[in-house]
Amino acid sequence: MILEVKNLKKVYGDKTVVNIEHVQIQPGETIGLVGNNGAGKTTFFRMLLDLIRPTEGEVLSKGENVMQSDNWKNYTASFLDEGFLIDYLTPEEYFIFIGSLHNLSVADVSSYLTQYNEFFNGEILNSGKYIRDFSKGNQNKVGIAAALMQKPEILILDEPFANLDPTTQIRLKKLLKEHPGNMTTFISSHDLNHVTDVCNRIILVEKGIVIKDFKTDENTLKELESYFSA
Ligand SMILES: Nc1ncnc2c1ncn2[C@@H]1O[C@H](COP(=O)(O)OP(=O)(O)OP(=O)(O)O)[C@@H](O)[C@H]1O
Repeated sequence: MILEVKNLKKVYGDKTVVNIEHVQIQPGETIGLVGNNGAGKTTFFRMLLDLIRPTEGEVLSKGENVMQSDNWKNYTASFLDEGFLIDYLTPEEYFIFIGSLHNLSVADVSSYLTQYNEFFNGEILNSGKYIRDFSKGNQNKVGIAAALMQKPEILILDEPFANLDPTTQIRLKKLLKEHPGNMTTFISSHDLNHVTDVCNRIILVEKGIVIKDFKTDENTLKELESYFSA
């Protein structure tokens, strides 16, 4: 087991926005987190990454509480929103900076980035622009590629398909499906099609509570569509 969530709660005022009793994640699982607006997906991810403090409970990464250990930061990469980027850098400068935190040389980063030519679609590299001047979709591409560059054991992406054009969405699915088998991936998405295509396990949350947690099969998309059409 690589991740374990125990009795995790986040309460704002009189509202419990996350209330997850027990979830165990095995290495290599690709988990799709689905749920309507306000279901608590982002809040859950923020607690996985020790960005906000749970009101109760704990997140254990390889058995260690993420609030009490820094080890998980060596093997966990994430992109939740543009707040993870550095606006005044060019994408190249940002990739080099993130690479330097993971002992990648400038040459390592450059050779890594050549794999992403298709995903970047000619819009990211060598533009001379700062990250702040890119569209939201292109900023997302920078953040996602920087997270993947770390070759993490755990990857956490919040709505990675949002703001991407259809071609890039398909290219991102390919990248996520091609990932090394030992990577554990968490993706939140409102796109039921993409999430069932990429993920082998779906966790459906509503008002912070896990309503369903199941392995994907050929019926999953239909089941989710019927759940959400109710
Ligand atoms: N700092 C905060 N203070 C008060 N309430 C908050 C705070 N952050 C989130 N919430 C509330 O917690 C609930 C869950 O929000 P969250 O962003 O986690 O949902 P989500 O599932 O990611 O939604 P979406 O699909 O719209 O991104 C919402 O009702 C939100 O208004």
